[in-house]
Parts: sequence; structure tokens; C-alpha cells
Amino acid sequence: MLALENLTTHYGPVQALNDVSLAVGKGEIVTLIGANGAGKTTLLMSICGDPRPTSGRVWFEGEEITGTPTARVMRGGLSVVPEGRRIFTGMTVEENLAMGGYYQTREENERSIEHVLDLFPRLRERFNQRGGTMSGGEQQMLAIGRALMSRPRLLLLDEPSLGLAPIVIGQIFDIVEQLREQGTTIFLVEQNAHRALSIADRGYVLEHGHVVLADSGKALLANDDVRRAYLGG
Ligand SMILES: Nc1ncnc2c1ncn2[C@@H]1O[C@H](COP(=O)(O)OP(=O)(O)OP(=O)(O)O)[C@@H](O)[C@H]1O
Repeated sequence: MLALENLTTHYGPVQALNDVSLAVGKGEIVTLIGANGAGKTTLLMSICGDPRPTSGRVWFEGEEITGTPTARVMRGGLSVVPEGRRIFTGMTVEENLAMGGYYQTREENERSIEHVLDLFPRLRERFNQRGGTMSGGEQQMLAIGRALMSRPRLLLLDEPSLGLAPIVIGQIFDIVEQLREQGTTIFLVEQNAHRALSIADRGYVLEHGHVVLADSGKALLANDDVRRAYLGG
């Protein structure tokens, strides 16, 4: 469904990604783990064309999308939940969700909102509340809900567990698994390696912009190097 081929990305003279190749199959949860500054966010955003990769190719459902502007990529069945959520804090839940499906017809928009509210009953309870007044977990649910409004076949998630309490992280990861069961393919960037590898079919380890390990989630959880570096020994 998604393939990166020898992707390299620079910020000016700084090389943030170095010859990264990886693939995500239909119906999988694939995770990318790595330390602070390893290049995880850069990789995710390079898929969306911003920053534009210096070299290499990105394929989505067999079509090359390298460097395609984010808005166009998103309309084609791919959606992203950016790091830090970036919801519209002054807008209500309803308004935030509507922004996620802004190019849909009114009818489609209403159907998508119902779909999201079924998935996140908490958002139904908070439907008229402003995003900025909600808890971190609720805001993350809203960010995911907004990304789901366009009914993506592939969802890219950047550190959904960031800054959340363990119980809330559990709820978010349960929803990610539920999305896979409903047929959405997931590419999950995470620093919380234990949680991410526990739900992932496969995983990649990124170090200094380079993929150093690739295996099933289970095998990476049991790998001594991964345990030492990312799972606290
Ligand atoms: N806009 C930018 N301009 C210059 N350098 C950048 C920019 N964004 C990221 N970098 C650099 O690129 C490297 C990779 O950063 P990136 O944010 O992709 O890492 P990360 O793995 O997502 O880290 P974190 O988990 O802390 O978010 C870092 O060295 C970072 O300083």
C-alpha cells in the first residue's frame, strides 16, 4: 500500500534521512520506532511531501506521490495525524471534525461525523466543547477523528502517545487496533516502543536517519538490542 524507496531528506545542509526503504502492506499496523531526533517525524512528513525528499521515491497504492503537496496526497486516501495534534483550539469538536472533511458534500460530512462519533463516544459527549478546553487524551481522539473524516485507507500517526497518561495511551492504542480491524492500514511513528511493537504486525528501527532493523513486532520486542536501547533493558 505504501512503499518508500531509498528516501533521503535534508534540511539545508543537514541530512535528516539517509537512504530509507520500507513498506506497509494493506491491513497492517507498521510501526517506526527511534530515539529523539532519529528522523521519525521527518520520515512521516516526507511521505506527505513536506519536506520534499532530496532523493528516492514514495509510492502509495502503486502510484508515485514523491513530493506531492500534502493537501493533494490527503485527498487521495491517505491521512495524517501530526505530532502535537494541532487541533483548532478555539473551535468546537464539531467544527474541528468538519474541517477534516471540508471538501466533502454536506451529506458525506454528516455521515463521516457519525462514523467518528461511533468510534469515539467521548467526542459525542463533548461535541459542542472547544478543542482547547479538552484533556490531552480527548484532544488526541479529536486529532485522530479529524484525520478519519476523509475516510482514509492509510492513516499516518505521529507519536499519538506523547504526553498522555498510561491509561489514556491504552485507550488510544485500542482504537488504533480497532481501526485496523475495520480495514484501515496504519503507519505508526512512536517513541513508546513497547506499546507500539505490542500492537504492530511489523516494525522498523530508525537511528540517525537510517533504518537499522526491520522485523515483526513480536521479534523486535524480544530483540536484545531493541530491549537495551528502547525498552529499558
Ligand atoms: N525544520 C527543520 N530544520 C532543520 N533541521 C530539522 C528540522 N526538523 C528537524 N530537523 C532535524 O532533523 C533531525 C530529525 O528530526 P525529527 O524531528 O525528524 O526526529 P524525530 O525522530 O521525529 O524526533 P522526536 O521524537 O524528538 O520528534 C534532527 O536532527 C532535527 O534537529
